Amino acid sequence: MLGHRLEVSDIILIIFNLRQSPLIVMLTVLPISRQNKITFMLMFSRSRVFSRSICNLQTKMVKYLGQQEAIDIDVELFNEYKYSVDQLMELAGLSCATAIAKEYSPEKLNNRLILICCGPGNNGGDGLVCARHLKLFNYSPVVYYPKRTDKPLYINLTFQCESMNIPLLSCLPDGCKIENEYGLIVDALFGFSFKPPVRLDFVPIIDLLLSTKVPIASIDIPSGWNIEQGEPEGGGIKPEMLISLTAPKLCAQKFKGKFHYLGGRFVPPKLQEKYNLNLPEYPGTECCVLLK
Ligand SMILES: NC(=O)C1=CN([C@@H]2O[C@H](COP(=O)(O)OP(=O)(O)OC[C@H]3O[C@@H](n4cnc5c(N)ncnc54)[C@H](O)[C@@H]3O)[C@@H](O)[C@H]2O)[C@H](O)CC1
Ligand SMILES: [K+]
Repeated sequence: MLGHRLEVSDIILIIFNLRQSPLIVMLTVLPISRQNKITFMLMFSRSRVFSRSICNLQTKMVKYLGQQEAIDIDVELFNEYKYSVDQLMELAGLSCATAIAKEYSPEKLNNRLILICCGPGNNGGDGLVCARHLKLFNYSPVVYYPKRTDKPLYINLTFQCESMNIPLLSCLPDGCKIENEYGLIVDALFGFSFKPPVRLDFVPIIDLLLSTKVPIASIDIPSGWNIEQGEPEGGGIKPEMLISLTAPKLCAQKFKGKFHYLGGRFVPPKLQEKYNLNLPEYPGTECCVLLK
Protein backbone atom coordinates (compact mmCIF):
# COMPACT_ATOMS: atom_id res chain seq x y z
CA MET A 1 0.00 0.00 0.00
CA LEU A 2 2.84 2.37 0.94
CA GLY A 3 4.34 1.79 -2.45
CA HIS A 4 1.05 2.76 -4.19
CA ARG A 5 1.55 5.59 -6.69
CA LEU A 6 -0.94 8.42 -6.46
CA GLU A 7 -2.82 8.60 -9.74
CA VAL A 8 -5.21 11.21 -11.11
CA SER A 9 -8.18 8.93 -10.45
CA ASP A 10 -7.12 8.63 -6.78
CA ILE A 11 -6.92 12.39 -6.43
CA ILE A 12 -10.43 12.68 -7.87
CA LEU A 13 -11.62 10.06 -5.37
CA ILE A 14 -10.02 11.98 -2.50
CA ILE A 15 -11.68 15.21 -3.60
CA PHE A 16 -15.06 13.46 -3.67
CA ASN A 17 -14.38 12.21 -0.15
CA LEU A 18 -13.87 15.76 1.04
CA ARG A 19 -17.58 16.33 0.43
CA GLN A 20 -18.50 13.54 2.80
CA SER A 21 -15.84 13.04 5.43
CA PRO A 22 -14.47 15.38 8.07
CA LEU A 23 -11.89 12.63 8.76
CA ILE A 24 -10.26 13.21 5.39
CA VAL A 25 -10.25 16.95 5.94
CA MET A 26 -8.50 16.33 9.26
CA LEU A 27 -5.95 14.05 7.62
CA THR A 28 -5.04 16.69 5.11
CA VAL A 29 -4.05 19.08 7.92
CA LEU A 30 -2.48 16.59 10.36
CA PRO A 31 1.32 16.77 10.69
CA ILE A 32 1.98 13.20 9.54
CA SER A 33 4.24 12.17 6.72
CA ARG A 34 2.87 12.83 3.23
CA GLN A 35 3.10 9.16 2.24
CA ASN A 36 1.17 8.00 5.32
CA LYS A 37 -1.44 10.66 4.76
CA ILE A 38 -1.92 9.41 1.21
CA THR A 39 -2.15 5.82 2.46
CA PHE A 40 -4.92 6.75 4.92
CA MET A 41 -6.76 8.59 2.22
CA LEU A 42 -6.49 5.74 -0.25
CA MET A 43 -7.73 3.25 2.33
CA PHE A 44 -10.60 5.53 3.16
CA SER A 45 -11.40 6.18 -0.45
CA ARG A 46 -12.04 2.46 -0.85
CA SER A 47 -14.26 2.31 2.24
CA ARG A 48 -18.05 1.95 2.43
CA VAL A 49 -18.55 5.61 3.28
CA PHE A 50 -16.80 6.48 0.06
CA SER A 51 -18.82 4.01 -2.02
CA ARG A 52 -21.97 5.57 -0.61
CA SER A 53 -20.83 9.06 -1.48
CA ILE A 54 -20.04 8.02 -5.06
CA CYS A 55 -23.39 6.26 -5.25
CA ASN A 56 -25.19 9.42 -4.15
CA LEU A 57 -23.33 11.39 -6.74
CA GLN A 58 -24.28 8.94 -9.51
CA THR A 59 -27.97 8.85 -8.61
CA LYS A 60 -28.07 12.62 -8.95
CA MET A 61 -26.73 12.69 -12.50
CA VAL A 62 -29.37 12.33 -15.19
CA LYS A 63 -28.25 10.03 -17.99
CA TYR A 64 -27.67 11.44 -21.48
CA LEU A 65 -28.68 8.88 -24.09
CA GLY A 66 -26.94 7.88 -27.28
CA GLN A 67 -29.07 7.58 -30.44
CA GLN A 68 -29.43 3.79 -30.33
CA GLU A 69 -30.31 3.82 -26.64
CA ALA A 70 -33.04 6.42 -27.24
CA ILE A 71 -34.46 4.24 -30.03
CA ASP A 72 -34.27 1.10 -27.85
CA ILE A 73 -36.19 2.77 -25.02
CA ASP A 74 -38.79 3.99 -27.49
CA VAL A 75 -39.24 0.49 -28.92
CA GLU A 76 -39.45 -1.00 -25.43
CA LEU A 77 -42.16 1.47 -24.40
CA PHE A 78 -44.26 0.34 -27.35
CA ASN A 79 -43.48 -3.38 -27.43
CA GLU A 80 -42.88 -4.37 -23.80
CA TYR A 81 -45.00 -1.77 -22.03
CA LYS A 82 -47.80 -1.64 -24.62
CA TYR A 83 -48.08 2.12 -24.92
CA SER A 84 -49.42 3.53 -28.17
CA VAL A 85 -47.67 6.36 -30.02
CA ASP A 86 -50.75 8.58 -29.53
CA GLN A 87 -50.57 8.22 -25.75
CA LEU A 88 -46.88 9.12 -25.46
CA MET A 89 -47.09 11.87 -28.08
CA GLU A 90 -49.95 13.53 -26.22
CA LEU A 91 -47.93 13.58 -23.00
CA ALA A 92 -44.77 14.68 -24.82
CA GLY A 93 -46.57 17.52 -26.64
CA LEU A 94 -48.35 18.64 -23.48
CA SER A 95 -45.08 18.78 -21.56
CA CYS A 96 -43.55 20.91 -24.34
CA ALA A 97 -46.46 23.38 -24.30
CA THR A 98 -46.27 23.55 -20.49
CA ALA A 99 -42.51 24.20 -20.47
CA ILE A 100 -42.96 26.92 -23.11
CA ALA A 101 -45.74 28.56 -21.10
CA LYS A 102 -43.48 28.61 -18.03
CA GLU A 103 -40.76 30.62 -19.77
CA TYR A 104 -42.65 32.62 -22.39
CA SER A 105 -45.74 34.25 -20.97
CA PRO A 106 -48.10 35.88 -23.50
CA GLU A 107 -46.91 39.26 -22.13
CA LYS A 108 -43.27 38.34 -22.72
CA LEU A 109 -44.20 37.44 -26.31
CA ASN A 110 -46.18 40.71 -26.63
CA ASN A 111 -49.08 38.50 -27.69
CA ARG A 112 -47.25 37.73 -30.92
CA LEU A 113 -47.70 34.50 -32.88
CA ILE A 114 -45.86 31.25 -32.25
CA LEU A 115 -44.63 29.44 -35.36
CA ILE A 116 -44.60 25.65 -34.91
CA CYS A 117 -42.41 23.97 -37.55
CA CYS A 118 -43.33 20.30 -37.81
CA GLY A 119 -41.25 17.59 -39.48
CA PRO A 120 -42.33 14.30 -41.08
CA GLY A 121 -41.84 11.99 -38.04
CA ASN A 122 -42.98 11.75 -34.42
CA ASN A 123 -41.07 14.90 -33.48
CA GLY A 124 -43.40 16.71 -35.88
CA GLY A 125 -46.34 14.94 -34.19
CA ASP A 126 -45.18 16.30 -30.81
CA GLY A 127 -45.23 19.73 -32.47
CA LEU A 128 -48.85 19.33 -33.61
CA VAL A 129 -49.92 18.29 -30.09
CA CYS A 130 -47.91 21.16 -28.61
CA ALA A 131 -49.67 23.62 -30.96
CA ARG A 132 -53.08 22.40 -29.79
CA HIS A 133 -52.19 22.78 -26.11
CA LEU A 134 -50.65 26.21 -26.67
CA LYS A 135 -53.93 27.27 -28.24
CA LEU A 136 -55.78 25.98 -25.17
CA PHE A 137 -53.33 28.04 -23.04
CA ASN A 138 -54.48 31.15 -24.98
CA TYR A 139 -51.47 31.53 -27.26
CA SER A 140 -51.74 32.06 -31.02
CA PRO A 141 -49.91 29.15 -32.67
CA VAL A 142 -49.46 28.87 -36.43
CA VAL A 143 -48.32 25.54 -37.89
CA TYR A 144 -45.91 25.02 -40.76
CA TYR A 145 -46.04 21.34 -41.70
CA PRO A 146 -44.51 20.94 -45.17
CA LYS A 147 -44.21 17.15 -45.47
CA ARG A 148 -47.39 15.60 -44.16
CA THR A 149 -47.77 11.94 -43.32
CA ASP A 150 -50.90 10.12 -44.40
CA LYS A 151 -51.14 7.88 -41.32
CA PRO A 152 -54.44 8.26 -39.40
CA LEU A 153 -52.62 9.64 -36.31
CA TYR A 154 -51.22 12.57 -38.28
CA ILE A 155 -54.39 13.15 -40.26
CA ASN A 156 -56.27 13.36 -36.94
CA LEU A 157 -53.71 15.64 -35.27
CA THR A 158 -53.82 17.98 -38.26
CA PHE A 159 -57.62 17.92 -38.27
CA GLN A 160 -57.68 18.73 -34.54
CA CYS A 161 -55.46 21.76 -35.12
CA GLU A 162 -57.60 22.97 -38.00
CA SER A 163 -60.80 22.50 -36.03
CA MET A 164 -59.34 24.72 -33.31
CA ASN A 165 -58.70 27.45 -35.88
CA ILE A 166 -54.94 27.01 -35.78
CA PRO A 167 -53.72 28.22 -39.19
CA LEU A 168 -51.74 25.66 -41.21
CA LEU A 169 -49.41 27.44 -43.60
CA SER A 170 -48.82 25.98 -47.03
CA CYS A 171 -45.60 27.92 -47.51
CA LEU A 172 -42.98 29.38 -45.24
CA PRO A 173 -43.46 33.05 -44.29
CA ASP A 174 -40.56 35.26 -45.35
CA GLY A 175 -37.91 36.18 -42.81
CA CYS A 176 -39.18 39.76 -42.41
CA LYS A 177 -42.72 38.66 -41.59
CA ILE A 178 -41.40 36.19 -39.04
CA GLU A 179 -39.26 38.82 -37.27
CA ASN A 180 -42.21 41.23 -37.10
CA GLU A 181 -45.11 38.99 -36.26
CA TYR A 182 -43.73 36.02 -34.35
CA GLY A 183 -42.48 35.95 -30.76
CA LEU A 184 -41.29 32.34 -30.69
CA ILE A 185 -40.51 29.48 -33.07
CA VAL A 186 -41.05 25.90 -31.94
CA ASP A 187 -38.67 23.55 -33.71
CA ALA A 188 -40.42 20.17 -34.06
CA LEU A 189 -38.66 19.20 -37.29
CA PHE A 190 -36.42 16.28 -36.33
CA GLY A 191 -35.99 14.20 -33.21
CA PHE A 192 -33.75 11.32 -32.23
CA SER A 193 -34.07 9.45 -35.57
CA PHE A 194 -32.46 12.27 -37.55
CA LYS A 195 -29.51 11.22 -39.72
CA PRO A 196 -27.39 14.12 -40.96
CA PRO A 197 -27.03 15.92 -43.26
CA VAL A 198 -30.38 17.71 -43.70
CA ARG A 199 -32.00 16.62 -46.99
CA LEU A 200 -32.62 19.26 -49.65
CA ASP A 201 -36.36 19.78 -49.05
CA PHE A 202 -35.73 20.85 -45.44
CA VAL A 203 -32.79 23.16 -46.16
CA PRO A 204 -34.93 26.35 -46.51
CA ILE A 205 -36.60 25.92 -43.12
CA ILE A 206 -33.29 25.04 -41.42
CA ASP A 207 -31.73 28.12 -43.07
CA LEU A 208 -34.54 30.22 -41.66
CA LEU A 209 -33.93 28.81 -38.16
CA LEU A 210 -30.22 29.53 -38.60
CA SER A 211 -30.74 33.17 -39.51
CA THR A 212 -33.74 34.25 -37.42
CA LYS A 213 -33.49 36.46 -34.35
CA VAL A 214 -36.76 35.11 -32.99
CA PRO A 215 -36.06 32.76 -30.05
CA ILE A 216 -36.35 29.06 -30.83
CA ALA A 217 -37.64 26.31 -28.53
CA SER A 218 -36.47 22.92 -29.79
CA ILE A 219 -38.37 19.75 -29.03
CA ASP A 220 -36.08 16.88 -27.97
CA ILE A 221 -33.21 17.73 -30.38
CA PRO A 222 -32.13 21.02 -31.95
CA SER A 223 -32.99 20.08 -35.54
CA GLY A 224 -30.00 19.48 -37.75
CA TRP A 225 -27.75 18.61 -34.80
CA ASN A 226 -26.11 15.22 -34.60
CA ILE A 227 -27.93 13.32 -31.82
CA GLU A 228 -24.67 12.49 -30.07
CA GLN A 229 -22.08 15.03 -31.21
CA GLY A 230 -24.27 18.14 -31.25
CA GLU A 231 -23.92 21.04 -33.68
CA PRO A 232 -22.90 20.08 -37.22
CA GLU A 233 -19.63 21.35 -38.66
CA GLY A 234 -20.02 24.94 -39.75
CA GLY A 235 -22.59 25.61 -37.01
CA GLY A 236 -26.16 24.64 -36.32
CA ILE A 237 -29.32 26.28 -35.01
CA LYS A 238 -29.02 27.85 -31.55
CA PRO A 239 -32.24 27.35 -29.62
CA GLU A 240 -32.89 29.43 -26.54
CA MET A 241 -34.88 26.57 -25.05
CA LEU A 242 -34.52 22.80 -25.30
CA ILE A 243 -37.19 20.41 -24.08
CA SER A 244 -35.67 16.94 -23.87
CA LEU A 245 -38.18 14.11 -23.85
CA THR A 246 -37.95 10.89 -21.81
CA ALA A 247 -34.26 11.59 -21.04
CA PRO A 248 -31.81 14.07 -22.58
CA LYS A 249 -29.76 12.86 -25.54
CA LEU A 250 -25.98 13.28 -25.63
CA CYS A 251 -26.16 16.38 -27.84
CA ALA A 252 -27.99 18.20 -25.01
CA GLN A 253 -24.65 18.42 -23.17
CA LYS A 254 -23.62 20.95 -25.84
CA PHE A 255 -26.80 23.04 -25.43
CA LYS A 256 -25.86 26.60 -24.45
CA GLY A 257 -29.30 28.23 -24.48
CA LYS A 258 -31.14 29.62 -21.47
CA PHE A 259 -33.65 26.93 -20.56
CA HIS A 260 -33.22 23.18 -20.60
CA TYR A 261 -36.35 21.29 -19.59
CA LEU A 262 -37.14 17.60 -19.36
CA GLY A 263 -40.64 16.44 -20.32
CA GLY A 264 -42.37 13.19 -21.22
CA ARG A 265 -43.12 12.03 -17.70
CA PHE A 266 -44.24 8.59 -18.74
CA VAL A 267 -41.29 6.26 -18.24
CA PRO A 268 -42.24 3.35 -15.97
CA PRO A 269 -39.86 3.01 -12.96
CA LYS A 270 -38.68 -0.46 -14.07
CA LEU A 271 -37.61 0.93 -17.44
CA GLN A 272 -35.88 3.89 -15.75
CA GLU A 273 -33.92 1.42 -13.63
CA LYS A 274 -33.04 -0.88 -16.53
CA TYR A 275 -31.41 2.00 -18.42
CA ASN A 276 -30.08 3.78 -15.29
CA LEU A 277 -31.82 6.94 -16.44
CA ASN A 278 -31.46 8.68 -13.06
CA LEU A 279 -34.28 11.02 -13.96
CA PRO A 280 -34.65 14.08 -11.74
CA GLU A 281 -37.64 14.46 -9.44
CA TYR A 282 -40.55 16.11 -11.19
CA PRO A 283 -42.03 18.64 -8.76
CA GLY A 284 -45.44 17.49 -7.50
CA THR A 285 -47.74 16.75 -10.40
CA GLU A 286 -45.75 18.75 -12.99
CA CYS A 287 -45.26 17.22 -16.44
CA CYS A 288 -41.90 18.96 -17.00
CA VAL A 289 -38.89 19.88 -14.92
CA LEU A 290 -36.20 22.52 -15.41
CA LEU A 291 -32.76 20.90 -15.71
CA LYS A 292 -30.78 24.10 -16.12
N1 LIG B 1 -40.11 7.51 -26.42
C1 LIG B 1 -40.05 8.77 -26.62
O1 LIG B 1 -39.18 9.40 -26.10
C2 LIG B 1 -41.02 9.40 -27.49
C3 LIG B 1 -40.59 10.40 -28.35
N2 LIG B 1 -41.39 10.98 -29.22
C4 LIG B 1 -40.85 11.89 -30.21
O2 LIG B 1 -40.49 11.14 -31.33
C5 LIG B 1 -39.22 11.56 -31.81
C6 LIG B 1 -38.60 10.50 -32.64
O3 LIG B 1 -39.50 10.25 -33.66
P1 LIG B 1 -39.16 9.46 -35.01
O4 LIG B 1 -40.40 9.36 -35.81
O5 LIG B 1 -38.46 8.20 -34.67
O6 LIG B 1 -38.13 10.35 -35.75
P2 LIG B 1 -37.96 11.90 -36.09
O7 LIG B 1 -39.11 12.70 -35.69
O8 LIG B 1 -36.63 12.24 -35.55
O9 LIG B 1 -37.89 11.98 -37.67
C7 LIG B 1 -37.90 10.93 -38.57
C8 LIG B 1 -38.29 11.53 -39.90
O10 LIG B 1 -37.31 12.45 -40.32
C9 LIG B 1 -36.78 12.07 -41.58
N3 LIG B 1 -35.36 12.38 -41.62
C10 LIG B 1 -34.38 11.76 -40.97
N4 LIG B 1 -33.18 12.30 -41.27
C11 LIG B 1 -33.43 13.30 -42.17
C12 LIG B 1 -32.62 14.21 -42.89
N5 LIG B 1 -31.29 14.20 -42.76
N6 LIG B 1 -33.19 15.11 -43.69
C13 LIG B 1 -34.54 15.14 -43.87
N7 LIG B 1 -35.37 14.27 -43.24
C14 LIG B 1 -34.82 13.36 -42.40
C15 LIG B 1 -37.07 10.60 -41.71
O11 LIG B 1 -37.18 10.23 -43.07
C16 LIG B 1 -38.40 10.48 -40.99
O12 LIG B 1 -39.46 10.83 -41.84
C17 LIG B 1 -38.51 11.94 -30.56
O13 LIG B 1 -37.38 12.73 -30.80
C18 LIG B 1 -39.59 12.65 -29.80
O14 LIG B 1 -39.71 13.97 -30.21
C19 LIG B 1 -42.82 10.61 -29.27
O15 LIG B 1 -43.65 11.63 -29.62
C20 LIG B 1 -43.29 10.09 -27.92
C21 LIG B 1 -42.43 8.96 -27.45
K1 LIG C 1 -36.57 19.20 -32.93
